[in-house]
Amino acid sequence: MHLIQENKCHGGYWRRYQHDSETCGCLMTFSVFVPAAAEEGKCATLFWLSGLTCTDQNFVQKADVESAAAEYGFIVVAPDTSPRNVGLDGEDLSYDFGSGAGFYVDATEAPWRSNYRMYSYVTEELYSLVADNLPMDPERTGVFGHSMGGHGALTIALKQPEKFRSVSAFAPICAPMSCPWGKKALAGYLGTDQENWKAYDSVALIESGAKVKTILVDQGDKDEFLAEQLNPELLKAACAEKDIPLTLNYRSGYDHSYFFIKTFIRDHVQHHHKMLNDVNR
Ligand SMILES: N[C@@H](CCC(=O)N[C@@H](CSC=O)C(=O)NCC(=O)O)C(=O)O
Repeated sequence: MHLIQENKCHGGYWRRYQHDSETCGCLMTFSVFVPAAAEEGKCATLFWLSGLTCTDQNFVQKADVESAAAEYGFIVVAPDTSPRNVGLDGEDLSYDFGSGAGFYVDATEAPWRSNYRMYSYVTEELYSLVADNLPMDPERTGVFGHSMGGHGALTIALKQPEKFRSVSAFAPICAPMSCPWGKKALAGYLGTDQENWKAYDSVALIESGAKVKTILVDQGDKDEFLAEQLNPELLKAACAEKDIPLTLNYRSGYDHSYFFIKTFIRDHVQHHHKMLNDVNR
């Protein structure tokens, strides 16, 4: 991996890297915050997954995660949201499919399946790259995200709870099988057989028995996408049915933006700190 930018921040560093990704078959860019605590030993690590239209930079520039990450000694990894410039017909046509909209799935449909493999990219290739090159404690790794990235965080934690031991989300797409964004993406990447969609739908995963210790979700009640796309009540019902502790905070007056995220990001870092350092976990 090749360092392309470095900025000191809150005693640590934001570093931006590029690497040739075998999984995505293209040059991928990611950012990572390395706290000063990394000079002393291995650090707990959080993977942040961003939403539609984002690169790694939306989170870096807008979320204000650094002061909490520095205080609690977290490495924070922020990948891009899709492969880029892979030359597929239609990859740049819409904001909710193709580039900037990888949905954290491994596509099975042509032509997307050759590159659009963001599930494996995040959970295997990027995870290993960070583990091999930074002082990451693999026993203390969590995942969080926003909107499409909130969906990614929930599904990744539900599918790999031993590898990603804590999870939280801001305004996640809780049930992609039941909303327009999700239906378009899952049909495009996985084909029309909805049985295959269940592997990437938090509610379906929970209904079929997937477990995590606990889930934190923050959701603005003035979120412009709440009514049509997000379905937190379906997540709440599934968690209640399967006895998964869910803290679902409706935040009065907040929308879908990074102004909402930056307001509550410290709560999420504290949640992960508590979960990853709980000796009874
Ligand atoms: N039509 C809008 C939709 C894009 C948008 O709101 N993206 C959100 C995530 S939505 C779900 O994944 C986002 O994080 N945007 C980036 C930001 O910095 O706010 C549009 O194209 O603007």
